Amino acid sequence: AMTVVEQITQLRSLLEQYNYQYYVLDAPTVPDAEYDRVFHAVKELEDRQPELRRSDSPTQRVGAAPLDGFEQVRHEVRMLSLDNAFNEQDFDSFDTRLKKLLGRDDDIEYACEPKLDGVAVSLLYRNGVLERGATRGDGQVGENITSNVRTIPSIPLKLIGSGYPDVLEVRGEIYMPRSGFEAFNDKARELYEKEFVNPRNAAAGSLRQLDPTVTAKRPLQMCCYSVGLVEGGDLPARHSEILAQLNQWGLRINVDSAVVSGAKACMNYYSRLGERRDQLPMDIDGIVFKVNSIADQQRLGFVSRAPRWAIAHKFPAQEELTT
Ligand SMILES: Cc1ccc2cc(C(N)=O)cc(O)c2n1
Repeated sequence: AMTVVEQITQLRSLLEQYNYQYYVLDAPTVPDAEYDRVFHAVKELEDRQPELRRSDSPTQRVGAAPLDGFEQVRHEVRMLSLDNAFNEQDFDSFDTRLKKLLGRDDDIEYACEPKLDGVAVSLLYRNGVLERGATRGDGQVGENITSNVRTIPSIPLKLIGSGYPDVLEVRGEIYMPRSGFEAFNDKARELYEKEFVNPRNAAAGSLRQLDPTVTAKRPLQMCCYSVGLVEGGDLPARHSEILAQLNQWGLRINVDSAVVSGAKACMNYYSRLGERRDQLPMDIDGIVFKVNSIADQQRLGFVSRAPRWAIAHKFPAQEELTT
């Protein structure tokens, strides 16, 4: 027979797989009732023997005590903002300038993804365990919102698989899917409580809560888009491969991410996503194009605060939906 420790360890890893399939891959393999059964089995064992409880157990997402305030966090690697392109001409000159700087005239390979309209966040994993979550702030100093990010199911409390660096800082966007936003506002209206104006404000407001049990009730998601500090390990040579690797380690990436070569293919991707914009599950305000080769990114470096190797091609501002 299994010892209690073997039993609880097996049940926890089963729960982590269910979490990953449901919240990160959008591909659950068991009905919710099975998930609940295993969750309560782990909870039961931990309640009966509290010394078995671990901070990275799937049952430990919602802390109890509200904070008095948010501590400050200094980002060892600055969190970048993005330069904007507002039309095809801007993008073409971005692409032309890069070719000149890289001394080449063949097509540049770009990693493309929707620019989610949410709140940028930094997640620091040490030996695969989530140690700290922080807002972008001014890029250099942000706020420690670890207790709030822990409540977001698509953010793993510990990485899965193996081969991740000792220290891995993941950057991503926390957002509220439109369906969750509308459901939240319907409820708020019913209870004569404050409604949010848009999903971005709803995500920002939910992360600013000092009480994590409030954040835990908000339908937040996180999609990662790059890495920051990396120590004790190395990552693939292309941005798209880094994202794929992060996905295997348990982090959510955007299903519409793609790799294309040359400015024309980028504009094609931009138009296609633009046509689907209103059908996407979340608000986006443009497309982010990044030079896919990490070596070329390093060659190109940054201009002031924004990287030379990336640009956000914005969509026209949507007239505010009159509710
Ligand atoms: C470098 C950088 C900075 C901010 C970003 C923001 C988003 C976003 N809002 O989805 C996506 C990215 O790939 C980003 N990349």
